[in-house]
Order: sequence, then C-alpha cells, then structure tokens
Amino acid sequence: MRRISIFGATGSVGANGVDLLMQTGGADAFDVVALTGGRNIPRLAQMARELRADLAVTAHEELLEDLRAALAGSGVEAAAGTQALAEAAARPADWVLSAIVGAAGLRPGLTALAQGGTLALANKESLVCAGGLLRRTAHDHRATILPVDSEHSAIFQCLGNENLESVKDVTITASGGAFRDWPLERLAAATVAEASTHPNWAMGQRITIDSASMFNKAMEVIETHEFFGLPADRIKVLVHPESIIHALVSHVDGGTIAHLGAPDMRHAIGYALNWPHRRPLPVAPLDLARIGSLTFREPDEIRWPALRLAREVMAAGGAAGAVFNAAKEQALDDFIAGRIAFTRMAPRVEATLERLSARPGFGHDPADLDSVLEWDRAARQEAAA
Ligand SMILES: NC(=O)C1=CN([C@@H]2O[C@H](COP(=O)(O)OP(=O)(O)OC[C@H]3O[C@@H](n4cnc5c(N)ncnc54)[C@H](OP(=O)(O)O)[C@@H]3O)[C@@H](O)[C@H]2O)C=CC1
Ligand SMILES: CC(=O)[C@@H](O)[C@H](O)COP(=O)(O)O
Ligand SMILES: [Mn+2]
Repeated sequence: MRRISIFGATGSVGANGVDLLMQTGGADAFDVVALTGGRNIPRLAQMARELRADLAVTAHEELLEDLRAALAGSGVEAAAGTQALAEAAARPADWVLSAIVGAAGLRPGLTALAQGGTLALANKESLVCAGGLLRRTAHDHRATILPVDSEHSAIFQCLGNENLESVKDVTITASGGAFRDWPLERLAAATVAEASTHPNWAMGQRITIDSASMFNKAMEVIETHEFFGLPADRIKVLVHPESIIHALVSHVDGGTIAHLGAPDMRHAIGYALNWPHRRPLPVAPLDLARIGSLTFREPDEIRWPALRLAREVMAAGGAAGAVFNAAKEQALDDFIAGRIAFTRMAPRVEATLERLSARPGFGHDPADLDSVLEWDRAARQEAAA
C-alpha cells in the first residue's frame, strides 16, 4: 500500500486531499503515515481516526493534551510542535501533500523531500521563499516535486513531455478576486470580511485575501518561474473572471494549449496523487454550454501593484523571494488584525524589499533553511515596523 502523509490536513486543500483518499478506498487502500493540523483538533482527530493514521500532529504544543484526549482509544499516536512536524515529515512516505499555509510549510516540505518520495506541493510559499533550496534538495535525494496549485498543475498537464524550447510563453489566469470590479477609491476602506470572499473558489482565508490583492497571482508568477525554470518575460497573467481556464501554454509555432476545469481542487490534488496515470476523480465534469461564455481582460497594475512587485522579485533573485513572502505574510497579518488598510499591504511589501535589498548577502540565493528563516525574520520585523 502507498504510504501517504498530509501536512495541513485540516485546511481547505488538506481536507480536499483527505476527502479524495476517503472516496478512493480510505484506510483500506492507503497506509496513512501522518496527518497534521493547527488549531482544529476535532477535525484532525476525526480525520486521523477515519484514515487510521499512525500519527497526528498539531503545530501547537499547548494543544497536545487536547489532541491526546480526542484520539483516546484510537491507537493513533499524538504529537505537537514545530519539531514534531519535522519528525513527522522524516517518517518515510511515498506521497506527501504539502498543504500548510505560509512559510511554516517549508521545513516539513524540505524534510519530506530528504526522504526521497514525492512532494505534492500546494504550499506555494515554499517555492517563493526557497525555490533553489527546494529544487536542490529534491535533486540530491532523488525526490519528485509535483505541482498542486491549480494553475501549475494546469501548466504541467499542458506541457506534457514538451521541451521548454518549443514554449513561447505561459499564461496563468487570475479571477481578479473580491474587488475586481470595485472602483479604485473604495479599496482603502475594504474590510477583512469583504476581502475574504472569493468569486469562484472555496479556500482558506489567507489565500482568499491574497487573491483580492493579487498577491496570490504575484506569488504564482514567481512559483511558475521557480518550478518550471521559465524566465520572467515568458510568464503572463490574464484576468479571467470565471476561473474555468487555469493556464495556457503557447508554442513557438503559434498554437496554444489550455487547461480547463471546474474550480475544484480535487482535480489538481487527484492528478498529483495518480500521476503519471489518470484515474477517475469525484470532480463535476465541465459543462461549457451551461457556462456559455468565458471572458478575459488585461491585468491592471494600478489596481494590483503586487504583479509589478513579482517581476521586481524575479529580477532581483537571491533572498528577494524570502523577503517578499515574509513581508506579504506580515502585511496580511496586519490587515487581518485591523492594523493597516487593504491598500497599505503592497506599499509595506515594496518598502521592505527596498530596505532589505541594501543588506549584505541579499543578492545571494539562501544556501540553507536557516538562512531562509533569517531573511524571513528580518523581513517580518521590517514590515511590521
Ligand atoms: N485553498 C486552496 O484551494 C488552495 C491553496 N493553495 C495553497 O495551499 C496552502 C494551504 O492553503 P489553504 O488550504 O487554503 O489554507 P487553510 O488556512 O485552509 O489551511 C492551512 C492548514 O495549515 C495549518 N496551519 C496553519 N498555520 C500553521 C502553522 N504555523 N504550522 C503548521 N500548520 C499550520 C492549518 O491548521 P488549522 O486549520 O487546524 O489551524 C491548516 O491545516 C497555501 O500555501 C495556499 O497558498 C494553493 C492552491 C489552492
Ligand atoms: C485554486 C487556486 O489555485 C487558487 O490559487 C486560485 O487560483 C485563486 O484564485 P485567483 O485566480 O483569484 O488568485
Ligand atoms: Mn492557484
């Protein structure tokens, strides 16, 4: 039986992953090694019981007793804390879903890669803040990274065995998020509740707000650059309010291959789970006649300055990705806590990049996890100041 671990099982992507396992045989079909979560102990315990996991881990040490109590009599081992997450990732597994939100997903992801299995990567922050390190770790341990972010799964599927030399450019689509059609002058007063509503996808709160600010797409442009090794000038963004086309690959001969699908993450997760094969998935088929029309527009960089910042990050290289991601996480924390306005997030990130770019070593790719985490700490401090 295939050994499976899911990091961030209690979240939106993680729960879709658990749902897929349950719908395709559950504990009788998969040997579930570890499931991890954060504060949602009842959900974690229920998942671990249903999938008969060896181990369940909460990221929060103070919740260990709650987790133990919730798992009493189940035979599932309980653990808690950052170290316990890394130890869970060190347990050999054939397929690991990386679905923690934020840079907190990096250490478990790197540790899982060092075991030589397959890392199905939803945690885009890992690639943004440490793309080089992630690729080197995978290479050194003969591990495989598969994309789970919907646009990157779509590019991966469009590319097939195509050589990148025959690819003219790649386009990822953006819904435009909650404020796509708002007048610009209203944005400064946008509330957290308004920003936390996505037009098409049901996702965690942080990525939903990132979608409204277009930071999600900015991260995904960098993710495309890091994952596929495409230069920045061959990566485009197209606003597509219906979120039916997820990515398009245009070739040097003038043809374009697009990937379409209903906005359901179980397709991308299931594709990575079954790769290199395709198997039936519990995903509604696309009904284009019902949808009727698909629309597109150019992204507006006045409305969404995050897209310009992504290009600056790719041009700078080195530690810029780690700084960008951490500054964005801090600015997002501050917006959610009501400390700054929606429209102050991008200027905060830009100012942090500017200040830290003067520090020695900024131009060098962080060599190891400690170095990434050092830049991460410095950027959060600067962005909060
Ligand atoms: N949601 C989506 O459809 C998509 C998400 N992604 C990416 O996937 C990742 C997960 O997103 P999403 O599922 O929406 O996020 P959620 O917020 O829904 O879930 C996040 C998961 O991580 C856990 N978690 C939160 N903080 C920490 C921490 N510090 N340490 C360890 N675990 C933690 C949460 O635990 P708990 O809830 O128990 O506190 C939960 O299990 C992100 O990187 C996102 O960008 C990519 C494409 C699509
Ligand atoms: C499902 C997924 O992959 C998300 O990243 C989604 O694409 C977000 O939608 P936006 O296009 O609004 O950023
Ligand atoms: Mn995406």
